[in-house]
Amino acid sequence: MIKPPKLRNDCFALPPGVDWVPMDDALDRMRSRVRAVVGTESVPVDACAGRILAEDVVARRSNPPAPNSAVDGYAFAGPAPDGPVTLPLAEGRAAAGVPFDGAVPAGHAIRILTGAILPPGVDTVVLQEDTAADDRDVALNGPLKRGANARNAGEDVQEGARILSSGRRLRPAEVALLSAVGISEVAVFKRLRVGVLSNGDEVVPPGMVPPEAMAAGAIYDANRPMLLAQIALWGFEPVDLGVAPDRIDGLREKLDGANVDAILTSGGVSTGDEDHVSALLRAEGHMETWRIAIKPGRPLALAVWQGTPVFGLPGNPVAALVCTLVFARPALEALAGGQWLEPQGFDLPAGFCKTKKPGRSEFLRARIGADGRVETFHSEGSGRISGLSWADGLVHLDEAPRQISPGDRVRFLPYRSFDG
Ligand SMILES: Nc1nc2c(c(=O)[nH]1)N[C@H]1C(S)=C(S)[C@@H](COP(=O)(O)OP(=O)(O)OC[C@H]3O[C@@H](n4cnc5c(N)ncnc54)[C@H](O)[C@@H]3O)O[C@H]1N2
Ligand code: MOO
Repeated sequence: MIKPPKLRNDCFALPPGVDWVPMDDALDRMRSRVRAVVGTESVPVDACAGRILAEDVVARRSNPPAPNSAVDGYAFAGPAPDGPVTLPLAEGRAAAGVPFDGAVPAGHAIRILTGAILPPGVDTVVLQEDTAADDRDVALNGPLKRGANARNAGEDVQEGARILSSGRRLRPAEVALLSAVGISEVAVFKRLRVGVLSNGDEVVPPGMVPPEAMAAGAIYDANRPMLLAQIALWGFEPVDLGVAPDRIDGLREKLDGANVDAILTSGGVSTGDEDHVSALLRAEGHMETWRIAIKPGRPLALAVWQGTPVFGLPGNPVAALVCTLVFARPALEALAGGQWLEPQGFDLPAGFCKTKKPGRSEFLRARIGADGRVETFHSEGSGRISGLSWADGLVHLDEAPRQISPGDRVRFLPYRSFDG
């Protein structure tokens, strides 16, 4: 007679004898292996935002290029002593883009506007509002330190200084920096092409069949549109690989024809009879069966298909997104030539209670409530897509057991912290 095991009813219970990889170890292992897999191209600076720099950049010009005034006012040779001072005005003025032609005679002041180069002979500027002036003189009350309201040449960036390093994601701030120091073109990594594939005979592309005509058991594909959108938001090139049927040869065909730099597939990685993704990757795709101690998302398959990294994500949409954020996100950035990304989290007071079991990392759909506390979605069900949308991020609980009460501090990772 066959003898059943003791009921545990917890698919996250750690089977005895199985070697579970803690989440951080899995990330460290991945980090040590992934390298840039894309070539480079040159792009104009006004089109480089969102791209990843493929070279170190050196300033071609200082910022500011010359000493200049930070305010509208009058420039003179500082300092000004304590008390009233009256200075004769030199003829003419210095304006941004129209420098004063000549030197300011000793003991004189000159009218100057914000951004104007400080003419030879002056180094200090008094704010217009702090002066009284007529055609001949300007009067002010000291003291004013030498150099007040003036900006030194190169005080921000020196010509020849390395301003940005290869691997840097370029944001609007970097566009300004590059522009200011005379860079008009930069070498960037070509966009990483990321293929997204769904698996399962039950999965129907949205828009193909109206709800009233859907077969019993059929579901709309939520993962592929979600992951394609996420890939695009991260600045990679999304490639729609469609839906693979529950047949090994159908899946093989999809993978063979993908022509991408990395693949995200969802579904078919657990241990069920139809879980042909892990079966195929194990047989032909150098799969590493990483049993990562994480909830949701334990069945994560990491493989290499003919040289292309494949992230075999769980089918449940919540687990698919969590695994994408936690594992695929940093790896994709590194494959794309960027730096390994670690999400910036915040320790905030909990607005919920939870008993957390030891031995696995957990991610809960969460958002910050009006009282500044972190609330979690009412269900941890991994198919509850509405909770992904309800949330603004995830609470991360590490492997340690915890008894969380309202007010205890928990780690909140906004979705945006995965953007890099
Ligand atoms: N006996 C066990 N069963 C399961 C275990 C386990 O440990 N023992 N783990 C569960 C967990 S956790 C997960 S996650 C899933 C992972 O399974 P698969 O990756 O093989 O995914 P599927 O079985 O194909 O699908 C799971 C679920 O997700 C739905 N799904 C799949 N693809 C999509 C899609 N593109 N869009 C929307 N929804 C999708 C699918 O219909 C299923 O409901 O295994 C558990 N089982
Ligand atoms: O890992 Mo499963 O996705 O929790 O539901």
